[in-house]
Amino acid sequence: MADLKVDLTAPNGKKITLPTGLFINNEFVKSSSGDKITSINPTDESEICSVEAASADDIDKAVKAARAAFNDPSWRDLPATDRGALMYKFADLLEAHRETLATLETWDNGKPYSVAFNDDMGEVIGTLKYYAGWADKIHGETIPSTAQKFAYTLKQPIGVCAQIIPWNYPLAMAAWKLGPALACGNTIVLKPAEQTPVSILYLASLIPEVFPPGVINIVNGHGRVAGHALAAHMDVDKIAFTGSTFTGKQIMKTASINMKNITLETGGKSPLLVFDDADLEQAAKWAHIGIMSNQGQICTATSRVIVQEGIYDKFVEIFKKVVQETSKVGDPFHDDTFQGPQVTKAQYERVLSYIESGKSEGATLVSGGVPHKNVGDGKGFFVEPTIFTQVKEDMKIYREEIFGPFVVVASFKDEAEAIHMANDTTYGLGSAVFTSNIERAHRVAARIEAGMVWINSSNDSDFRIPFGGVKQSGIGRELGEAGLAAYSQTKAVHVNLGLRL
Ligand SMILES: NC(=O)c1ccc[n+]([C@@H]2O[C@H](COP(=O)([O-])OP(=O)(O)OC[C@H]3O[C@@H](n4cnc5c(N)ncnc54)[C@H](O)[C@@H]3O)[C@@H](O)[C@H]2O)c1
Repeated sequence: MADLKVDLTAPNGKKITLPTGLFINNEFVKSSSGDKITSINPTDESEICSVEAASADDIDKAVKAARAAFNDPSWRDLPATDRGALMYKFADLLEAHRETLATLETWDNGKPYSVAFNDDMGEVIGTLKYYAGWADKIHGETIPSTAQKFAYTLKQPIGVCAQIIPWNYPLAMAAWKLGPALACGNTIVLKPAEQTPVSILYLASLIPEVFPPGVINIVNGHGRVAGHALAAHMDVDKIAFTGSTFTGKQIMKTASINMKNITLETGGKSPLLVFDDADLEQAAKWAHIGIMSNQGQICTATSRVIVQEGIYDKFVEIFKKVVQETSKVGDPFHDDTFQGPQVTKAQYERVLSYIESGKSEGATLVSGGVPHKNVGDGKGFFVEPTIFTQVKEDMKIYREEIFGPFVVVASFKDEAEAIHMANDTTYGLGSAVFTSNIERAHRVAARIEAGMVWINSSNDSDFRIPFGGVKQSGIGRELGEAGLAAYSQTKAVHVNLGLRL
C-alpha cells in the first residue's frame, strides 16, 4: 500500500524509506482500528513518524498467518540445514543494511550510533548466525530400555510463538528471540515496544527476501492492547517476554488461559561486589561499564556496587573519576558520545524522581543528580550520570530497579555480609565479583542468587552463553544451547519390538 511508508532524513543525513504498517504474512497492512504510535526522537523531542498500532483483531490475523505458515510444508518439512541457510542469508542481508538499521536505532532509542552500529548490530548478526548453525544440530536421543523396546525422542518446535520485547535493545532483543525460535522451526508473532517501533519495521521489510509468508510477523502495538491480545490468544503456543517484572507477572496470569509455554526475562537490581584484594582501577572501570552503558537501561545493570569497608573511600574516589571522565553525555550521533538521552520523557522523569528520593532519604550525592542541558537547544531527555554513596539497605534507591545512569554504592564488612547483601533482593539476574583470590571468587559465585555471575568483569554478555534470571528476574534461559530448550519440546516414541500380550 502506497501510503504505508514514509520518506525520512535521519539526523546523520541518511535518507531512509520506512514502511509503517503491521507486517503480517509478508505484507505491510493497516491497523483495523486506525490506532497509531508516534515515535519521538529523545535527543530533541521531535516527531520521527507515526506507525500503525495493532488491535486485537490484527493480532488474531497475525496469529492465523503464523499458524498457516507453521502447518505449511514449505516451512514444516524444510530440511533443517536449509532452514539454517535461510537464517544465514537473513543475517547477511542485515549486515548489508547495517548502517540504516543502526541509524534508525540511534534516532529512535537515543543510544550512541557507534554502539548501535558495532555492539547492537554485531549482536544481532552474531546471534542469528550462531542459531543458524544450530538449526541442523537439534536432535533427540535413543534410550536403552528392554530387549523388546526401542525408544527414541524427537525434538520438535513448539508452534506459534509470541515474542514481546522491550525498548532498550530493540533490534538485539528481536534477534535473541527470533534466532532460537527459527532454528527450532517455529513461527513467530513479534511485538516490539511502543517506545521504539521504527528500526524493527525496516528489519521486517527485509524478511520477504528470505522467509515464506507468515513465518515471521511483526506487529507494533500498545502493551495493554496488542501485548495482552497475544498473551490471551488461544492459538498461541508459547510466549516469550522481556521487560518489567510487573508486566511479566501480568503476562503469566493472562497466558495461563491455555497454559502457554512461557519464558520471562524481567527486572534486576544486580550487585557488584568489590573485595579489598581487587584491582581497584579495573573494578571501577567495569563498574562504570556495568551501570552506565546504554544510558543505564540494561536489565542486568550492576546498579548496586557494594564495596569492602577498608577500601570504600578509595574506590569511590577512583570510580567517581572514571564516571566523570568517561561518561561523556551528548548527541548520540557524535563520535565521542558515551551516553545519549533516556529513551522517553517517562523514563527521564522516572530517573529524576529517584534522584529526589535518594536526596530525601539521606544518601550522599557525589556526582550528577541533575538533567544534562548542554545538547542542542537544551531539549531532550538527558541526565548526568549519577552516583549516590552512604546508601542504606532500606532506601528505595538501593532496592528498586531504576533503569537509568544511576548507581548506589554501599559497603560490607566481610565475605558473609557481602553474600547476604548481594542476595537481599527480590531479583536475581546479573551479579559481579571483584577479587584477586581465586578461591573466594568461585565460592562467592556459587553462593550468589543470580542467573549470571561475572568474575572480574560486568555485563560482558555473550550470545554463546546462557542468559536469564532466578527469583523475580525471570523464568527460563535465552542464548547459548540453553536457549534452544525454550523453543523446542521433547516427544518420546516407544516402539514395540515383539512384546506380545
Ligand atoms: N528487563 C528488561 O530488559 C527491561 C526492559 C525494559 C524495561 N524494563 C523495566 O520496566 C520498566 C518500565 O518499562 P516499560 O513500561 O517499557 O516495560 P514493560 O514491561 O511495560 O514493557 C515491555 C513490553 O511489554 C509490553 N507490555 C506492556 N504491558 C503489557 C501487557 N499487559 N501484556 C502484554 N504485553 C505488555 C510492552 O508493550 C513492551 O513491548 C523500566 O523502567 C525498567 O525498570 C526492563
